[in-house]
Amino acid sequence: MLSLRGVSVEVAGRALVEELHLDVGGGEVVGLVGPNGSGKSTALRCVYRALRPTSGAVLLDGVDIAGLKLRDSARSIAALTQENHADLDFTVEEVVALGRTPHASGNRPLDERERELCRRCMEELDVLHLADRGVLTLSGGERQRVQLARALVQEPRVLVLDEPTNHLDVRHQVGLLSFLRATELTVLVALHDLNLAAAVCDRIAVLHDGVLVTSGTPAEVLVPEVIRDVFGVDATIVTHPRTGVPQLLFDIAADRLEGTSR
Ligand SMILES: Nc1ncnc2c1ncn2[C@@H]1O[C@H](COP(=O)(O)OP(=O)(O)OP(=O)(O)O)[C@@H](O)[C@H]1O
Repeated sequence: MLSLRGVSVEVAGRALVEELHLDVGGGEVVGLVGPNGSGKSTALRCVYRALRPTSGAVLLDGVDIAGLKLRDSARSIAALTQENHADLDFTVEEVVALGRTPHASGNRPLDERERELCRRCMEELDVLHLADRGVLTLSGGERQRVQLARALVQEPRVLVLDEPTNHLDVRHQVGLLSFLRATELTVLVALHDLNLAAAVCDRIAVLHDGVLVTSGTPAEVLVPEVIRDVFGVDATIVTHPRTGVPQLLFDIAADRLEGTSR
C-alpha cells in the first residue's frame, strides 16, 4: 500500500500541493487528474523522491520512504517521468538494462535471468526491434516506451507514471492501458485524458490548485459538476456500451454547432 499522508510542497512561499492524503492499495490503479499546474507532477515527484515534501510523508507499507536509502526505495518504486532526459547516446538495450541499477552490486554484468527480463520487457513494450538503436534517434513515443520498459526491468512493486500516454499513438495507448489494467503492480498515474483515466483507473483523485477536490470511482468523480468546476468546460457523460465505464463528450462550442445546422 502506498500512502500520501498530508503531503505539502511549498516553493518560495507558494503551496504547490497542500495537505494531500491519498492511498493506493496493493494492485490498485489510481489516477491523478487536474488542470495544467494543479500539482500532479509535484505530488508524483514526492513519491519517486525527486522532491522532498515540505511537510507530510509518503509511506510504503507503513514505512516513511524518506528514511530509506534512495537505492532501497528505487527497488520498490519505479517511475516514468516527464524528466527522463536521455542525454547520452546509449542504445535502447543499454537504457533498459539501467533499470537493474538499484539491484546491482558494483559493476557486475547482468546475469542470464536479468537479460531475459530485459528482453521480455522490451518485447512487452514493443521496442525489442529497436534494441540496438541509439535512444537519441528514437521518436517521442518510442522513447516513452523504452523508459517504461526500463521502469519494469526494475521489478518494482509500485509504478508511478506521469502522463505515460502523451507521446503514444492510439495502438500503443490502448496497449499501455491494457497493460495497466492487467498488471498486479500498485500504480499511481497522472493523466490528462479523462476518458483514458476512466477506462484504466480503479479510482481517480482530482487536484485543483494543489488541493484534492474529490476522489472515488470514475463514475463517482467524472460528473458534469466536477468537470465544470475544475476544468471549466461542459461535458456530457455517457456510458461505454461494452465496458460500462463513463466517457466524456465535450460540448465544443455547442451554440455555434447548433447555429450551423439551421
Ligand atoms: N520548482 C518549482 N518552482 C516554482 N514553481 C514550481 C516548481 N515546480 C512546479 N512549480 C509550479 O507548481 C505548479 C504545479 O506544477 P505541476 O508540474 O505539479 O503541475 P501539473 O498538474 O503536473 O501540470 P501539467 O498538467 O501542466 O503537467 C505549477 O504552477 C508550476 O509552475
